[in-house]
Amino acid sequence: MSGATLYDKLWASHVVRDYGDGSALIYVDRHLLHEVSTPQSFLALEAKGRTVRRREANLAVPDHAVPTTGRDRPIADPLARAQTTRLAENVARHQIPYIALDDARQGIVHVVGPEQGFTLPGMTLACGDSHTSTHGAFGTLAFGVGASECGIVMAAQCLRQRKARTMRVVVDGARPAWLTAKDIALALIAKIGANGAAGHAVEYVGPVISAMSMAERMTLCNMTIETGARVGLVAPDEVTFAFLEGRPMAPRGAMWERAVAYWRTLPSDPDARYDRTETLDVGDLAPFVTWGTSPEDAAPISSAIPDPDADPDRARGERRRKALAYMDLEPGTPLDRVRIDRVFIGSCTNGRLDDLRLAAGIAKGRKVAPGVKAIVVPGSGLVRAAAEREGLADIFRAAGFEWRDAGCSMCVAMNGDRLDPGERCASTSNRNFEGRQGPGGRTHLMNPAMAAAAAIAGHLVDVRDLVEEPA
Ligand SMILES: CC(C)[C@H](C(=O)O)[C@@H](O)C(=O)O
Ligand code: SF4
Repeated sequence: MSGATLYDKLWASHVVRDYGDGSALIYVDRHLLHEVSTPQSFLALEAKGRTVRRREANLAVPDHAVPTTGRDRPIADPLARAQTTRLAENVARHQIPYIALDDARQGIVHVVGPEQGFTLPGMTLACGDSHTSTHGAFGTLAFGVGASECGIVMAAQCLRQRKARTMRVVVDGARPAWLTAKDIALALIAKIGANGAAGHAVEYVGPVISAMSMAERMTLCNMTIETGARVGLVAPDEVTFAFLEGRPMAPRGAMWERAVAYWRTLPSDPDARYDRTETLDVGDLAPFVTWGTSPEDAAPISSAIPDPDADPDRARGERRRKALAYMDLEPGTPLDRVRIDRVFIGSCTNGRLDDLRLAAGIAKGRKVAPGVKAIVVPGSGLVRAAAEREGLADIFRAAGFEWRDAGCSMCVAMNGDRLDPGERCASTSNRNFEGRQGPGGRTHLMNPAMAAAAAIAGHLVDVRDLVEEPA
């Protein structure tokens, strides 16, 4: 095959049946399950008298509703308890591999999959969760699906999908210190809009991407869903292989060698044709923060809140006027003057060890501002343990941050960790929708160093004003 993109190759190698109308029956290699989106999937599966076709192709873990404190006690919230118990019962009945709440490996599906080597290049991976795009960082064709589709995947190991158009995002320029993958994602969304890549599979290419760690690539692919695209991809390379080698579920020995040889054939051909190309020069970008209620309402921390009345796009201006009213913010206010009440460091966007290292680097030897409540929620139990081993937990605690157990937590506020109405939060998560972190709560998205800096300053702040040394 020549002229093929990474996406074309992943797609072509999984077509079971082409319907000739732009859609095909696709083989699904891997399926991740969490407690919130799967109860109906199991009901649908069982109602039709179907069974799970390939048990070992599945991996389940509770993450959304689980408490991040008091894990030694039963879950207090009845809905959260019911969902978590239900998942345990469902997977036991169908003998699906399961990481229980008290397992050291428990965490957010999108952190656990890669960590275990369950996510592998060249594969297709589905999960009843929009941020499944995260796994595309490995050159995996990963996409979020609905609850009923999860039932189909379990029964048939296949799913009918529509082939997306391809979009190449070239990221180049000399990356400034403290400019993270999160900032690059927010800058892209601000540029193309929250629906800007709808219908496309995005592939990130260019020198900035090649130089990124797997954690950064995952952050970028995670946020891709906020551009409207369901798929975000980075071609597998030496960084990918080094990350995966030796992971519990990754192939070993001769199988590893064969797998790597195959994975090396996956990158887009030099003459690959994309339906669309966008270029982002990161050379003079500053860290980004959001000020509104869509991830596209993002701007450099050095700027001021834009005036919706001056927006050339009238519909967007109207939406942004409402967003500013919800956020209780005035146009023209410098972003670094916005005071905050809460800080959340975590989520499948920025809850990995590298993220916690960045945040701890800022927290070290400093104190959370009086009146600010800050929590750090590792993306998984293994991230938490590693962070404890290298002293990050002590740094956070000494600075006045709460150190929690792993889960989605205040990213989506389904587990009791939430903002009170009117509270304002600096958050490393991926969505700033109305009420996302609790009814009436106000969310500002940013990178982990920026969130830690906001905790210290008590307001949004350019992390570079707090530190001299490079990241
Ligand atoms: C609850 C779940 C299905 C949801 C998703 O689909 O993404 C959540 O993870 C989110 O981030 O909004
Ligand atoms: S951390 Fe947030 S974005 Fe990620 S899966 Fe959980 S709720 Fe969804």
